[in-house]
Amino acid sequence: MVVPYKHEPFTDFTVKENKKAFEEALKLVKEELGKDHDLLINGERVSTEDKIVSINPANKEQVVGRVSKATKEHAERAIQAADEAFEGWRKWSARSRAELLFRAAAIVRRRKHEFSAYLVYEAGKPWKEADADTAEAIDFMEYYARQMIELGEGKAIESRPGEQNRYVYTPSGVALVIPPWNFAFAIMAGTAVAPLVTGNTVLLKPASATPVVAAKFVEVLEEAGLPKGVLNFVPGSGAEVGDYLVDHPKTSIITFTGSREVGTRIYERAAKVQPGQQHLKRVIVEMGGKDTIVVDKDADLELAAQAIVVSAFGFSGQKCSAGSRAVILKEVYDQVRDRVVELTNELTLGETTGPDVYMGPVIDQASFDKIMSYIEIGKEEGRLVAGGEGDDSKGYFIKPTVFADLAPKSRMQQEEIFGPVVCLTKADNFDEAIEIANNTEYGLTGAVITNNRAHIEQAKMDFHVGNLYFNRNCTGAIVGYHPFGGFKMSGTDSKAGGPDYLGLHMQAKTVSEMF
Ligand SMILES: NC(=O)c1ccc[n+]([C@@H]2O[C@H](COP(=O)([O-])OP(=O)(O)OC[C@H]3O[C@@H](n4cnc5c(N)ncnc54)[C@H](O)[C@@H]3O)[C@@H](O)[C@H]2O)c1
Ligand SMILES: N[C@@H](CCC=O)C(=O)O
Repeated sequence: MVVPYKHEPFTDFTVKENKKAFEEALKLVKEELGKDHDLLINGERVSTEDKIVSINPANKEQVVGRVSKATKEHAERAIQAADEAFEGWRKWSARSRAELLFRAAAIVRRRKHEFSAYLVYEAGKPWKEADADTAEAIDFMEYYARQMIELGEGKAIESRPGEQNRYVYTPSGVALVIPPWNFAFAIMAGTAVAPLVTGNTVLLKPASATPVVAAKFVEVLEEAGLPKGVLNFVPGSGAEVGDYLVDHPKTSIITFTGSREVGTRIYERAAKVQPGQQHLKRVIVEMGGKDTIVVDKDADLELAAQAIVVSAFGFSGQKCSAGSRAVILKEVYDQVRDRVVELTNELTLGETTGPDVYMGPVIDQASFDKIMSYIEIGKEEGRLVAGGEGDDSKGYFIKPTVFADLAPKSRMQQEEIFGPVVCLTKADNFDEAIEIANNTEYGLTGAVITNNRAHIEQAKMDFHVGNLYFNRNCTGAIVGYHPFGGFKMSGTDSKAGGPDYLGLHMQAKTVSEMF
């Protein structure tokens, strides 16, 4: 019997013992920083001369780890190994594969703070965000394992006298997993274990900014008993290894999470049938967002301001779900804007090894430069009312920034900035607010703050996003509770952490026998 799924609780760092335990984990991980991490191909460690050097974005001098970098030749060996391992792995029972995930979840749970500490150093996550990232990784394993046990039985269909019919799920083959750096543990682990538990073999190509936490997770899966060749670890350049593996005729599934630019490129390339390819590739692409919080005139305005600030500045706005725009009805606009500015000015910014820092750095120089250039655009298109400054002398720090009075179609209100910047726009009425909320090419998350029941019903029908929230922030989906994925150019709406997700990694087979 498996106990019912419940999400992993978050750590309360106001409890003295928890704070101390986390400080110890930070100390322990600090001693491990700078180590080398190898590729894993067919169960064997492979070290290369050329390395991806992962650094702490809060302290550019601090090397988190040096990770071997795969070439096309390594990628080819890895895909051949995964293809061979598929024959054995696909025959494992659903239950045995699920149990492997339960074991991996238990190992991570025992080393929870250690993994979160890696996220503090490698992704610049504040404690709370790192803890939530690790909890989500555990949740994905626990949730998908249970889902697989259920799906292992197939689904009920009709039979007739003399005819026995079954409807079962079978794995597809080799899956290429390409995660982003922003949920460096949760999304990386979730998108890797979903194809594994469904019986596929995997090539994991982690994001170049956060390969160390991925290398640590690969060790956990080996410890949990994954046979050789079933998971291959091939960090490398997107342009070289990424394209090669996307195009490869033996790739069956591609599961990508990242930018619209790279996601659409992969989607297009994967559609082309290559010489020797005997199947159509299944492609999951989850991309960016330009997510809106709508504030009605009849609403709890303190809640609205809090929701805007939390959604905009959690993990420095580097979430696809980040509330980077707020559309506020004219009657309450000034009041909400002023409170948002007040709350924003109270936020703390700094190195996240300390316990009380709300916001850390952005991930790297390219992000820093991009966000700062958007801040310049914002000064032309709107009115800067908070923040606006950056400092990249030691790490990549940008103050939480608020722009007011943006036109709904301005660049600031249309393009994904992926940093600590929120833009406010005034709407004449609720219909117009929903129209503005829908007017971008994205459709990932959104929230409505209102006490008006009719408006809640209207938004349920008309606000076109994959994850719609009422009277709360628009970030922080929890596995099994808020299946996650977006509409429009936000992606294929795969709904990670939901009941339909594993099905995307399998083929349904009808078996009919006459007696
Ligand atoms: N919708 C979601 O669920 C979701 C979740 C997290 C992040 N995101 C989005 O991800 C973006 C930020 O992440 P990022 O900066 O890591 O995105 P990115 O697109 O730059 O990179 C994502 C991954 O793709 C790889 N890659 C780059 N070029 C490639 C190529 N040619 N072929 C194959 N792989 C290639 C990268 O190495 C990385 O592992 C934001 O747009 C954010 O909104 C979306
Ligand atoms: N699932 C996360 C966002 C993932 C993208 O960055 C959330 O709901 O905040």
